[in-house]
Amino acid sequence: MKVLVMNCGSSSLKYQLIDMENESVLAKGICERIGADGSVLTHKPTGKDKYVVEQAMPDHGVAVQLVLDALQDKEHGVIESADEITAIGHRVLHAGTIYSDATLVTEDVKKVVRDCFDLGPLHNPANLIGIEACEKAMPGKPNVAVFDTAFGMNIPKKAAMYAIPYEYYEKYSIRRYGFHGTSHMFVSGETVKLLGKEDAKVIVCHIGNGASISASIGGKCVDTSMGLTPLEGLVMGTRSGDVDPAVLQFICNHEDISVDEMLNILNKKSGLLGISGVSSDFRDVRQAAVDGNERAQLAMDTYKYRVAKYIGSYTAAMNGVDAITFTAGVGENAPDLRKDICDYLGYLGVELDEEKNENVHGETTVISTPESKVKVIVLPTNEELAIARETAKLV
Ligand SMILES: Nc1ncnc2c1ncn2[C@@H]1O[C@H](COP(=O)(O)OP(=O)(O)O)[C@@H](O)[C@H]1O
Ligand SMILES: CC(=O)OP(=O)(O)O
Ligand SMILES: [Mg+2]
Repeated sequence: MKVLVMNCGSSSLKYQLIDMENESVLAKGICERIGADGSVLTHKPTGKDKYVVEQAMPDHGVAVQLVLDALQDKEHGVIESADEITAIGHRVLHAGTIYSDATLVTEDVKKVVRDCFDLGPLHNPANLIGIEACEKAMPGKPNVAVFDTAFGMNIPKKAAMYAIPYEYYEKYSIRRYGFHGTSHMFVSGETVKLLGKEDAKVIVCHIGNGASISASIGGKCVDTSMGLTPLEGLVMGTRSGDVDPAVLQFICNHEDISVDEMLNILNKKSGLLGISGVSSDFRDVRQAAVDGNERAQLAMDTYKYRVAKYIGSYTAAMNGVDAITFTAGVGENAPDLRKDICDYLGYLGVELDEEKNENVHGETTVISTPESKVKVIVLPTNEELAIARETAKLV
């Protein structure tokens, strides 16, 4: 069975075609800068050369078609026709309380995804376009939605509640949901296996463009940093993370802008980009800081400090921690960030093996010393494999 996984983000589409017989990746790739100038598809067929297509991608529909073309390309492809694909698994951000477990896509599922556009403005529209483009290009094939909320949905109610009038929870299901669930579930599960301790207390730091942190005991989530939407929590590439809600009112009044405009600013113009004024990309901001840009340095400091604070609070939430695992684009690849965060954690008995840490870029490795009271681990996330497994289960 060959499963195609589509992970449609706000401006990108990551994909993998996986042969589920042995979970081998036949091809994977990414379309970047969708909807902007300079769109590019980078296609990596296993055992063949990388294939780069620079072509305008005004929306995710165009990107999906380019991916299907690349997969079937005479020279760079890995299948003769789309008929070889059994099912398509999609990462879907938000379906409120209606859906959180993986489900076959139906008209009703699509309606719920559409109804939740305002809860996932950067992701849900792209997710739906991805699903509809696959339905159109491969009529009759099963599409499966795997929700980013699955892992965080079952946190204890005391962690899920906002302390606002209860009627909003009852009327609108205003609560904390948490996202990046597929990643947190995968990485915390792998961490538990690596530790060989079934009831391990694990903190996973998923630090990519979007960033979030979770606390889990024995692979079961007990708290997670994103909330009703993926805006809460850590400082991210373009998202603010936690802010005092009164900041919104103050800026709206003084700048004469609407709440919608303000939320757009918090989602797309804040975070690393907002503080540094340089870029939303960790590598660019880090370079600017090294070159002496003070705001870039402040952005870096704020970004890492927020992670360290959450680690402290999640250690308290679990009354201890056995392992802290770093994952996603930044977490897997930035030794300097891992070191600076661990520098805050001496009180927990965290001892980093600095030489090991320096040399780890995306391979599963314990980077703490044998004496460290808490294991610090780098473990690459694999949202696509986890989505493919859920998809295979359902078809
Ligand atoms: N080698 C690297 N070193 C440091 N940061 C990196 C590296 N590769 C990617 N990143 C950072 O990872 C982030 C993207 O992470 P990713 O998990 O792909 O995000 P998303 O899935 O949200 O698009 C960017 O900020 C990028 O700068
Ligand atoms: C939920 C979320 O922030 O996802 P991403 O990191 O893909 O933007
Ligand atoms: Mg991601």
